[in-house]
Amino acid sequence: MAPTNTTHPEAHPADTAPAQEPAIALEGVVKSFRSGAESVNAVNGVDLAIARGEFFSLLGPSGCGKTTTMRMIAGFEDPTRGVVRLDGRDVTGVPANHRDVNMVFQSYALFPHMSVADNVAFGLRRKGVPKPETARRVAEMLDLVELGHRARHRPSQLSGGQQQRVALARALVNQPGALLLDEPLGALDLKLRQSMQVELKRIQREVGITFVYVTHDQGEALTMSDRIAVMNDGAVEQLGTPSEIYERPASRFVADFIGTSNLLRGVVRGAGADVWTVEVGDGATALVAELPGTVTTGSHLHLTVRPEKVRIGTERPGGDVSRVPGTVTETVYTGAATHYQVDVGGGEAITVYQQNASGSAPVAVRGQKVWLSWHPQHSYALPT
Ligand SMILES: Nc1ncnc2c1ncn2[C@@H]1O[C@H](COP(=O)(O)OP(=O)(O)OP(=O)(O)O)[C@@H](O)[C@H]1O
Repeated sequence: MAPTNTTHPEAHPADTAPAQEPAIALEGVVKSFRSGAESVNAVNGVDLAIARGEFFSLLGPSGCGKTTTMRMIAGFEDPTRGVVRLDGRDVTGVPANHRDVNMVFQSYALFPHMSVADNVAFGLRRKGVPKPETARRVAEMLDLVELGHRARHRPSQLSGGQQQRVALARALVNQPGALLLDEPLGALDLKLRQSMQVELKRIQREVGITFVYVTHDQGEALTMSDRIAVMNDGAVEQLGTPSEIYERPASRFVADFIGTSNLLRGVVRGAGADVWTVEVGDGATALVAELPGTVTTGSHLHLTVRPEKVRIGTERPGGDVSRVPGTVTETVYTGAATHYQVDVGGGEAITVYQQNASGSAPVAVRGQKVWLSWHPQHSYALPT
């Protein structure tokens, strides 16, 4: 008889090892606030599992509940219902100072009378970490944020971006399990913000700590994140990698909130070999590679297609593509690209972004009749 308690010789260690706990998990989390006689759900049933070492963003418009979600992870708010876990441990109700997380805010909150190095050392000194170790860790952190040469300066002698890097060094020096960042770049001008986005991503990669980043800026979230939770009205509307969220928005809200998207009303006319045909605009035919299972001939739906996926030209395009005629109503030169607004009939318009190759003339001018085309796999159906 075969022994019963031996591991199968061909089993891979990953098959038998327990799955790693997420660094942060929210399970059915609800947060209500009283507003006069009413109670408002700022967060309305959020489930999330954030992996260790992940750069995770909570993205959404003002008031969608991102900050409240983050404050519950930090322990500054208690959920009305649901559970918060850090490394698998239920920390619901555990105060902020007993959680292994740190937070960075938009306002740097540095001590103005202390040097940069003393600001970073502050937490370690309070914990009684020996002086030589404190000095070593502070120097390491200042090198990481490329401010080693500013260690003796006061915060007021630094630029906004440098002050934010000191705040980051201070939050990372005690090696928290996770770092929570609430719109930390919001006070910086656009150019600085863009270079800090690259910096933040590099720093996160180097330290390998889980980052949870709150922002209403979709460009920022797309640039830095491993995964993004798009929030709307207290709930997670879509969870995915930046390219999943951008290329395959799951709802009209996400399609609209992330970048620019064309949303066209359409009626399903039938199925071809690999594609469905959908009537859009003024009787034109769009091809869609996949439709939701519930859709049949005659169903009404919305199609989404990104402006940079649409080709514009004056000749009728051939091949298996969506083909929609229209009239140019607006052209906008933006340097790297030209944007066209095209009336396609039926009360619908399509925006097209065309890269400006060197020296190329505009494809069309205002009032010109044009053909728009795109590949079936570049448009998706969304519920009406
Ligand atoms: N302490 C509070 N008391 C009452 N209502 C609150 C409280 N904190 C937040 N809210 C409400 O909860 C909702 C979500 O707020 P939250 O700050 O989480 O949104 P947000 O997505 O972070 O917005 P923003 O980007 O503007 O900070 C809002 O309607 C807000 O007014």
